[in-house]
Amino acid sequence: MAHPTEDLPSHASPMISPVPRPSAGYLSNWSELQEDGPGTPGLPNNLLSPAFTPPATPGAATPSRHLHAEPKSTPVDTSLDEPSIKQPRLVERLPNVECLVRARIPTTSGAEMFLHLYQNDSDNKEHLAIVFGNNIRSRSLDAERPGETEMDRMIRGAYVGRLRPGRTSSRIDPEPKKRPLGKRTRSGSALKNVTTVPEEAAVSEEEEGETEQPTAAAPVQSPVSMQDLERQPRKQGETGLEPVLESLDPKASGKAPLVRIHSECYTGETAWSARCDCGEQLDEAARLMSLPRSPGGVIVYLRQEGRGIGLASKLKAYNLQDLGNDTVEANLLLRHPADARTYGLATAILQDLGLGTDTDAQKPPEERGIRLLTNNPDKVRAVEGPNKEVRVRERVAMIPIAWRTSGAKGVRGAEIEKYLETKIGRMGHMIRE
Ligand SMILES: Nc1nc2c(ncn2[C@@H]2O[C@H](COP(=O)(O)OP(=O)(O)OP(=O)(O)O)[C@@H](O)[C@H]2O)c(=O)[nH]1
Repeated sequence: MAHPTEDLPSHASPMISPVPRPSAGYLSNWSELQEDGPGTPGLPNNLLSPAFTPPATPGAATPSRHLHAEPKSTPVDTSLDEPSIKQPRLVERLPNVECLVRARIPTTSGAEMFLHLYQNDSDNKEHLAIVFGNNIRSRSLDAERPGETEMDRMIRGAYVGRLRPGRTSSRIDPEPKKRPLGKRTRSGSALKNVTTVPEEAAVSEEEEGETEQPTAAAPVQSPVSMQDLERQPRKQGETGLEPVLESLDPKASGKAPLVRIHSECYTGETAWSARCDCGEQLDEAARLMSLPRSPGGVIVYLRQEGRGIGLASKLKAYNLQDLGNDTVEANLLLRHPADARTYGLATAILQDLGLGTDTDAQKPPEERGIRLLTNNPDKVRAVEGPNKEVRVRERVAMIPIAWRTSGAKGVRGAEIEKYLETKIGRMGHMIRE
């Protein structure tokens, strides 16, 4: 049997002179990130002007030739793809997914997100969705479960507004912010708003200059025990959360939500590795989704460690890389595909979060579809699903921070340079707008 390397094209990475390695610069506060132009003292020219010609975004016009400081969207319409274009491996049917639990997580950057944990019928891993913004809801989480109490619903995160001590209803947030009785707001009746506006939104309205009358202190609610709530019957005819899900998020900006499909990378996200840009990409996606005028977004965090080959094989691949192979060759030497990932779970999770084409008709045209943060052309096509269950309307390139900023920010070093070159040169990634 032929040795797997015999079929490999010869490896010809250009010589790269190492640059000073920053001290985990990309872990610094998101807000410190200043976009200060493409000039990056100390970086070799081959990274600033890659010798490779990245392929075009699927279905899009030729990408711009210049690297801008800010990542820009490229319109996408995969129905325009030439039939000759290599298609990614698509799952035959989307897996069934169910969100088991959701919880609010305040983050070290100050932004809040809702972490959603999913189960599915195709593997037994805990895939996640990190949701920014209040308008993106999981249908499977919000659906009624037989026999459950209001406390059950709140504990698994199927509530609107905010939890606070003494809260008894998953559907009605009792005291988001006191409004003068009868005061009408831009979105309708005061009552409707009380049920839906989370604290964060109410504060923003105040900042926008709405006059607010002083109100009496909120009545102190007596603590309700777990047992009280478990005994509390659900009212006849109460269904899900639909009646109170009015969109009032002041962040909504008439744009489609940002989405990042992120594959697990223990080394890059947790163990400070400068071999890849995974940690930086996760941080950057979260930063973009929490910007003040962002319409919100979702990071679907898939448990596909090492491009789907698992951590043990990825570590072997690192040793093969230290022996002179690039990331693709190392995978093949280990008898794995260069990329073993699929994206059906991501498509199904996006559908569950109301970002699929099945809900597009209910949205204004400019908010339909998703804006996908990626450089990977296969991901753009694959996440749309076997029957175009999701529509990628724009791709937003993830330009490495070191390419966009001066100083020590971003992942730097010989390994990351080779990693990025391999992605561009051998995997067709489009690391420019
Ligand atoms: N097999 C292998 N996997 C790696 C290596 N370095 C990082 N990874 C994994 O690669 C995955 C991230 O994929 P990337 O190729 O960096 O990026 P991508 O997700 O395809 O594309 P983007 O959306 O543009 O980030 C994560 O699962 C990492 O664990 C490596 O050297 N070998």
